Amino acid sequence: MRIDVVSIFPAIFDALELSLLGRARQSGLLDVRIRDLRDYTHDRHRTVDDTPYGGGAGMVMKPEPWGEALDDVTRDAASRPVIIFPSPAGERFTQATARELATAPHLVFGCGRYEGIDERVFDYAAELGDVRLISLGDYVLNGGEVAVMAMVEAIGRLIPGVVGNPESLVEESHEDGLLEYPSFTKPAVWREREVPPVLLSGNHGAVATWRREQQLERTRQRRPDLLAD
Ligand SMILES: N#Cc1c(-c2ccc3ccn(Cc4ccccn4)c3c2)n[nH]c1N
Repeated sequence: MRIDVVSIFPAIFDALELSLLGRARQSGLLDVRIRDLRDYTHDRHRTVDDTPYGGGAGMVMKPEPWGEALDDVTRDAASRPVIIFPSPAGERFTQATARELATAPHLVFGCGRYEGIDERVFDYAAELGDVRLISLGDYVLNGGEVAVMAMVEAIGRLIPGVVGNPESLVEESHEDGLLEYPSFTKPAVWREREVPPVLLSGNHGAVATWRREQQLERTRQRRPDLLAD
């Protein structure tokens, strides 16, 4: 998979050189390219924002640099990319979204800042790829970069070969629509707190039943909305 990211804070994505995703990049499983939106400006101050038409507080990101940046990252695309703009006004990012996007050969992420990007950019981007406005959750961030970091990690770890043991992806929260069961490791007693005896019993059937019960109880308590359907 190829991933292009356009941002005015490219250094934020240095973290993608580390850990799992860093190894996936080195092995060629992921081709991640980060671009500075200011490289697509032509004035002395490398301006990317301006005042909003119609008035209002804050600034809006100018369309011209975005048009040139999107042209550049899609110019040599081997296939029609999915172009994702994080947005508080977007569809909710879920594990199902991550699974869907993990099958795309090419993702482009456009990180907005200020009060957002000129709306005409999304319309133009639709000429270059399949546009998706996606929200990380119902709270307001200062820009799209943190959301892209989360999305790239959630998507990247689902790509075959990125995570060492693919079985570890199966029993995770949200994979089966429920929250994950509690985990324990040695020592068997820690600060007078014991590991649930069933986990030490060697009875795999009883362990599986206990874990499923824990998943259901946790989901009922913490995320009843996941059981609503
Ligand atoms: N994904 C996601 C997001 C964002 C997000 C994403 C992109 C931008 C670009 C600018 N801002 C600041 C801003 C503040 C106020 C109104 C509009 N925009 C962003 C915020 N906030 N919360 C999420 N779950």
